[in-house]
Amino acid sequence: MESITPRAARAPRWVRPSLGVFRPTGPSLPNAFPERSRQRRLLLMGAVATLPVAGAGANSKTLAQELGGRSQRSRTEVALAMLRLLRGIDYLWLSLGILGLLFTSLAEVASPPLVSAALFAAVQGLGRALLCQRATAVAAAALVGGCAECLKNFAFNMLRSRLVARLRADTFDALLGQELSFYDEVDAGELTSRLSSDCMSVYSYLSDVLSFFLRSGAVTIASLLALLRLDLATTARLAALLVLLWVCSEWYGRVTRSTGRKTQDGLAELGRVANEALSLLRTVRALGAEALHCRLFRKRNAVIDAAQRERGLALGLFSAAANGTPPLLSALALFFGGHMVLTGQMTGEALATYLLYLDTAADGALELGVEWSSCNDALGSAERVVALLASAKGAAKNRAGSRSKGARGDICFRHVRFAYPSRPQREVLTDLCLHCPAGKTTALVGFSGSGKSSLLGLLLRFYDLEEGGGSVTFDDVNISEYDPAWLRNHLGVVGQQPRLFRASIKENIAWGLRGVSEAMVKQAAETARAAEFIESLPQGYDTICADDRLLSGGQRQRIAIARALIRDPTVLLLDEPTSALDATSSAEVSQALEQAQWSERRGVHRTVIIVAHDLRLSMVQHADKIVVMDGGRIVEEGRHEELLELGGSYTRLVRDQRLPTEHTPHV
Ligand SMILES: Nc1ncnc2c1ncn2[C@@H]1O[C@H](COP(=O)(O)OP(=O)(O)OP(=O)(O)O)[C@@H](O)[C@H]1O
Repeated sequence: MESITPRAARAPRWVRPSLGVFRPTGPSLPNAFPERSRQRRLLLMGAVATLPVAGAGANSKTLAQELGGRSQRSRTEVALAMLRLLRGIDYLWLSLGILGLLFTSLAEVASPPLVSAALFAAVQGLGRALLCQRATAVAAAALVGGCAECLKNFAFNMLRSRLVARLRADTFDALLGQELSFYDEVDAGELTSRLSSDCMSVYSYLSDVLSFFLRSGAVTIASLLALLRLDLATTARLAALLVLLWVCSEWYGRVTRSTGRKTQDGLAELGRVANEALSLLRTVRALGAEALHCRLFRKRNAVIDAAQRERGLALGLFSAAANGTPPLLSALALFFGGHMVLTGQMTGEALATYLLYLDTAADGALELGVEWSSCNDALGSAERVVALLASAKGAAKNRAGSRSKGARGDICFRHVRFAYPSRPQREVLTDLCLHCPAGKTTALVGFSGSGKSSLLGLLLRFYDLEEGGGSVTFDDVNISEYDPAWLRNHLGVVGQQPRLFRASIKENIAWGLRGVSEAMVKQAAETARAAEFIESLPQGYDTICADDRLLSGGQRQRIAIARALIRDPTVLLLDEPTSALDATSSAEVSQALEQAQWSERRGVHRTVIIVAHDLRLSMVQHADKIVVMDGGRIVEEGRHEELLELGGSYTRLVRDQRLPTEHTPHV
């Protein structure tokens, strides 16, 4: 957004006060141009220096690939995809903007001959009437240009803001709709910050292309044509310098953006290092690691410093070219043109017009170079946003599926082989077969990393199995045939460390559901054994869960159980629900879970799958089936007593927890 301010502040050249210093005497003529151009060039440099950085750095290249931009889109495709974002009234704003652009450019191109004609009417004493007439023509051009500029800026601004607001909303929808495997490959924090800067960059792209790039392009081409028409030979001689100016500004645009990206990445890293050190200050101090963190901070700081020095050097060189070349162009034009005036091959008025056009062309070349790289970067950003929107559409297609009327909750894993998409070479489940009968409790126990939670992830369709990777069925139907939302509605999940949303307890329990009555919330809280402590809070169910310290781990866990139960799920998935709790909280949660196995509303026992490390849990010991996993396989299966008799892995796990192997006391 910063880019808009300085550029929008640029008045059309014919109303800029610098024109006022234009003096009709020959020798002082060129002096007027550097002054005017300097202002413009300084604005241009300022604009570049404050441009929002497009997220197209080294990091974001990987992001582009991760975003499914693997299928590289051409720039035209991206531009067309952006155009397809237009809806209804957007076309009106676009048409008005283009109309404004057309008249702005026309007025700008018409200005030089009008100004010189007025000037020479005065210099050559052609009479007051003619002078007034020509001066009025200059004023009329300025007026038309001003009105057109106003129309253009207003219309494009309306278009931009509508488009970018829609883009942001669509991008957020797309992020929420992505497959979970997508987030295994990208850092969600980095992704969201990159995408918001990408959306900003698309905004800047639209602003640059619509407002400046097209105008600079049109005006530069028109000025060059006018120059060629005025004097072909001189223009041909000066063309090389104009091209050089364009190359310089393009190079400067590149350097500014690349150093801007380095600075932005460096600042993000700096923030991460500082944040980590300060949020873990107790640990840092206890480990005496302050010096290490200072070193890490300084290292990141040095990267930003180097980028800023590079930018400073580039700015120095560019300002030399930007300020030196146009006066040089004018001097050369005066040399050649002046000679022609002296030899009668050109009129003084034509020379003045020529110099004015030359200035316009030089400014345009400068501006075009900078805008060119800006547009390229912004197109890169737009490409990532477009890729994300397209990949979300693909993910949405995969989510279509059937819904069944009733559900029993019979679950079967058949010859499941699974590797996470981010680590395809490492199989975490190997030819695994498991039946979790409806209405029964199955406990998954085993060594860390043996794949227990991965089984739950597959059932929840956080990940889908590849062809030939076996199948997971729910009531004898492959889960890939169900609508995932319907399936998940039948699966109540309680995790290890539940996160509550920044909302009231009541809202947290009913999160994601519509038309939930207060009575239903209270009923769920009661079954989850949470009602008592919630009612003892000063604000009861209206207490805002803003601070994790407000509620103990056990209390948060019971709210999470209520959140699962309010949906009256057919299946209850418990992933180490007590592992983060102390003994007292664990006992409370354990009792709540015992109660949660029974569905009051339907009068049936739910199917329960519990992943547990704590083998003392009565839910595990009383489970209808205990499944012991190791290295992605099932190594033992049976009831508690049967497995103890076997004296294998389960007995070792029980021993490791120093539990009695017979008549284990229930928690
Ligand atoms: N999102 C993921 N991407 C890549 N690998 C993963 C992912 N989640 C888990 N893994 C790997 O899969 C393997 C099985 O993990 P899983 O969490 O299923 O085991 P677990 O038996 O539940 O372990 P624990 O009891 O320690 O929670 C581990 O090696 C783990 O590193």
